[in-house]
Amino acid sequence: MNHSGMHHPGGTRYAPPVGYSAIEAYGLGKRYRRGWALQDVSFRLPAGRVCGLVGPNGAGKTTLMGLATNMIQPTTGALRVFDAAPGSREAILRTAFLSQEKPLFRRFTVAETLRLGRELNPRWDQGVAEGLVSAGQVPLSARIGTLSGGQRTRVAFSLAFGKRPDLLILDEPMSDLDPLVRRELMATLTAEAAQHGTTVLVSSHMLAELQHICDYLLVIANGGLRLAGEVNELRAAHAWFAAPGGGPSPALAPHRVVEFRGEEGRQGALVRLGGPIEYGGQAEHPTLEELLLAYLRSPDAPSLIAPGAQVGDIHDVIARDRNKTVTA
Ligand SMILES: Nc1ncnc2c1ncn2[C@@H]1O[C@H](COP(=O)(O)OP(=O)(O)OP(=O)(O)O)[C@@H](O)[C@H]1O
Repeated sequence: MNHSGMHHPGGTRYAPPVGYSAIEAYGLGKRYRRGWALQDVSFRLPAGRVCGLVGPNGAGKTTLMGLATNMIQPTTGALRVFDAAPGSREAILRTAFLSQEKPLFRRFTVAETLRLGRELNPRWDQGVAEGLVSAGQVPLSARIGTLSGGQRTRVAFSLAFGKRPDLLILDEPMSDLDPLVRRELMATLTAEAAQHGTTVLVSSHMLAELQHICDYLLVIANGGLRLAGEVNELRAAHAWFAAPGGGPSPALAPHRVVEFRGEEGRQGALVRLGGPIEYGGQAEHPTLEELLLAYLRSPDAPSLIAPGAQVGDIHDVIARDRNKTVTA
């Protein structure tokens, strides 16, 4: 697939070197006292993608983001950020994280908050950060504690963008934004990502919105990875079949049914294709939203990790690390 041919608003898409990963997870697991939050998760997120991270409440999304940003340590397996450990200086400098809590100092003014961002980040872009703040008419002299929830989110966004990260991780960034601001910030996000080749990992429950911004997808449920890969590749691997009786039919035989659907919206079966579509016209590929809903409703459907999203053996990484130390 020619990724550089994908259209994004805001200009030509930067094409990172082929095969270059922003994140690689190898048998990643995290166990809390109550049990496993994430188990045996392996995938790669190629650099330059805008990746949606989707899953029900408690699925393990925040846990995965915490592992990628070195906030928590894995119980099993390993994770690499640009082929480095998440706790390494390189990974930390290249990654920005906007957490659900959006921690900001309440007594700082907006200007002081941005100044702190500038002092802490060698790649800081003051123009980008100030532009985002002023687009929302948030006064630079206002104290953080006096801002509305949405205005605070905007300041947190501007800190994350101002850092000019290569990897931007956003944990449900939209929840307290009004629909117009959501649109504006999503457009900024896609434009920035397209212009600078930033890799974005964004968790959200707003499936329709993810559909507009994502070209890559990770779906987790019950701590396990259900889907991973390019959106187009995943959509192409599935189809809707009109099933008049709402039940199994011979036409479905080579395929694997993810779910039968009889109520609102589309009627029929959403299947994972196990062969060519035999009768043209009656089957079509699902939208991203339909695909996500089907997998969220059918947590027991077998998982699908697209070839491009698969990682090799963790021992290769260990060997690579060893070589790095030897040559350094
Ligand atoms: N610090 C912790 N101690 C114990 N259990 C935890 C801790 N953090 C998360 N968990 C548990 O791990 C599981 C995954 O939580 P996580 O926050 O990663 O889910 P999520 O997908 O981000 O959910 P949501 O969509 O609700 O934000 C949940 O069962 C949660 O209760």
